[in-house]
Amino acid sequence: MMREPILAVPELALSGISKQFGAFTALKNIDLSVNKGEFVCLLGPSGCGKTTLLRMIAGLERCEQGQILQTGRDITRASPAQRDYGIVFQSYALFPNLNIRDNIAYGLKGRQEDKQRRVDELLELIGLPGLDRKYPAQLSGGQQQRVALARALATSPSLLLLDEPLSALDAQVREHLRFEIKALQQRLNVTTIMVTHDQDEALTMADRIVVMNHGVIEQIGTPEQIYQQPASRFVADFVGHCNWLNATANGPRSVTLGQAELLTSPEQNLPVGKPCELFIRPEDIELLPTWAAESHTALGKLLHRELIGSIYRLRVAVAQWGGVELQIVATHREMANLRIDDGQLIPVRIPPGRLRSFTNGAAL
Ligand SMILES: Nc1ncnc2c1ncn2[C@@H]1O[C@H](COP(=O)(O)OP(=O)(O)OP(=O)(O)O)[C@@H](O)[C@H]1O
Repeated sequence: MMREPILAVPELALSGISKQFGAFTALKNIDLSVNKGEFVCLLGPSGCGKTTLLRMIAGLERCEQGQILQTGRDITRASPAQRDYGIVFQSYALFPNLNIRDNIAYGLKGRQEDKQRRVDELLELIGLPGLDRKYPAQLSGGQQQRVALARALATSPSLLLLDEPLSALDAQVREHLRFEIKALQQRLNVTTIMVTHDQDEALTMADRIVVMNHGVIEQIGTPEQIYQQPASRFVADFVGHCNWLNATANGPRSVTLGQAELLTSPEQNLPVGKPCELFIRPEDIELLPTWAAESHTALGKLLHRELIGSIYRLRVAVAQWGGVELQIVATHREMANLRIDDGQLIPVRIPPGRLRSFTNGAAL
């Protein structure tokens, strides 16, 4: 006998969420489903509505349109206290007059010994045992955010909400904490939604990224999908770097760029005879050690190089491709092998499978 598959109820299901602030529409018809144990990042530029969405999930912002279900329970109109979550804000938001132990224990109920035990467990969990008698001002920013995390997790909520928790910290602490938060989240298997405007943070931490722009969701996908198959020009530009090439389609998957004919990735369906805009990531363009006149290759002139730690970012002008200035990424080893100076010519190649377009507005 055929059985219906048992579909797990999502930990959180948002449907048709919209939000107006007076005449201003901050969110438009948001649908999002988050599974148990998932780490989801809401990513987008300032003002795109990500914090508003997180605050609506927390019940800190009224939801007048749409529905919010937590494990199937309708919490659309529930007060924050009636919902089951812990939250960490950007600024540490610890009570300055309470020591670390009392800060973490703040939301805990029950017997004193149980609370003590739970706080000890949490201090161990965040790697700060022994600091319980200190006051927030005596801790570094990174330590304070770890305490805020312990406080949010104290009651073992089924949902952890993080509102730009790392953005006030310096770069080194931020990178370290990224890793720690992710490891802790996986260990506890706590469903987590984090707001960030930092693409690296989203790419390194999230199981799925929700890219938002002007109150709408542009794309939902794994970090690889978002980076490798962006669904719109906005996503392609916001996550990672892009070269944009103005060409004319001479076939559904071929274009004329300057004096050259180039093939694009196989899944394209370009508007034949019309102008179209193509994109390629800087790291997808190849630098060749020797020149051979082949299709998809041309000689470019190195205009400028910039060392960015482990890589070089190059600017290369290609006359044969209509004078387009390409941004190309090269490793130290490549640069050492190529032995090229600014102003010199270098063979470059565009692999056909890497050239894509959003012309027609479709995700290709
Ligand atoms: N209480 C409010 N009243 C009026 N407008 C608001 C209110 N809260 C947010 N907004 C507006 O809604 C838009 C979305 O704000 P939101 O804080 O959600 O953006 P964000 O993507 O989190 O950006 P940021 O990272 O800058 O906080 C902004 O234009 C903001 O000015």
